[in-house]
Amino acid sequence: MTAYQGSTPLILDVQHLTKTFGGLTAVNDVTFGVPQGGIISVIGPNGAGKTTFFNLITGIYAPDRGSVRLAGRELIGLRPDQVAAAGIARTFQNIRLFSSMTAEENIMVGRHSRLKATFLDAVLHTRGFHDSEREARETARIMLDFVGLSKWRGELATNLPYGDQRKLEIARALATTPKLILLDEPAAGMNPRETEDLKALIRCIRDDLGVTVVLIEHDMRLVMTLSENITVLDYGTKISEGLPHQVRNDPAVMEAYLGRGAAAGDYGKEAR
Ligand SMILES: Nc1ncnc2c1ncn2[C@@H]1O[C@H](COP(=O)(O)OP(=O)(O)OP(=O)(O)O)[C@@H](O)[C@H]1O
Repeated sequence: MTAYQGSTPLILDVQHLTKTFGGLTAVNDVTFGVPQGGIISVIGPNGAGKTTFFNLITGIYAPDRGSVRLAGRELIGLRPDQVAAAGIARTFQNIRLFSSMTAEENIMVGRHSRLKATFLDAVLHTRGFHDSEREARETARIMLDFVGLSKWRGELATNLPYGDQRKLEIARALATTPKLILLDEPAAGMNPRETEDLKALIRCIRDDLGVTVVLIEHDMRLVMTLSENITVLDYGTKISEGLPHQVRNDPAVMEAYLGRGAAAGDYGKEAR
């Protein structure tokens, strides 16, 4: 059964998620709900456990304890490809494109992961293979258009400007037709103009494609102006959760950031 937050069903329902590495508890008993159609941020100082949290949701790590349900379906125990097939796509903190492939081919790889043609179809060049090839190319065209990268279609991914490479990763993730997309620091390394573009794109992902968005982000200006709800992790534990203005004014959040050198600077400058 799908859980509810207020009157909106939760598309993602995480309960008591815990992961330890040796003596370190990277994620500590975190409960977290994402309403269908929301734009939600997970923030926290460096090393707070944010990426580990995404890795647990997407099946890269197995938790010590806890559950992760997508639209009511338990995901713990599934492999990353099975989690993707269930409807969760993600991007990574460090860009992971195939640099020797074109922008279009990078998206086609994402799409092929959802299509039915088998390895044998590909080797034998069967009708199924040609159909899926055509479908993947068409999806790539639509996705490139959606993220505003049509002009880079035949260009090697490595030749795209940095901000556009990040957008291409998002397009590739969207080509799997997810219910939910997890973006790990999508604005990292972007200039202010690129970040504004990204903000508009994230809104379109939710409004036009109906895909729920969860992002990890250090750019507080982006987080505070884009998110409908924010969860704050510190040393693996959820220390705050709420609307942007509630989180911004939460003494526990300020203390967590002020206790951590560089990240405190980020928060102090941008969050107010
Ligand atoms: N595979 C691993 N083995 C051991 N320790 C790990 C592993 N992955 C993460 N950790 C540790 O878990 C803690 C949380 O790391 P994580 O990368 O999840 O934090 P983060 O909030 O994403 O940080 P940042 O904002 O710097 O990316 C850190 O102390 C990190 O060193």
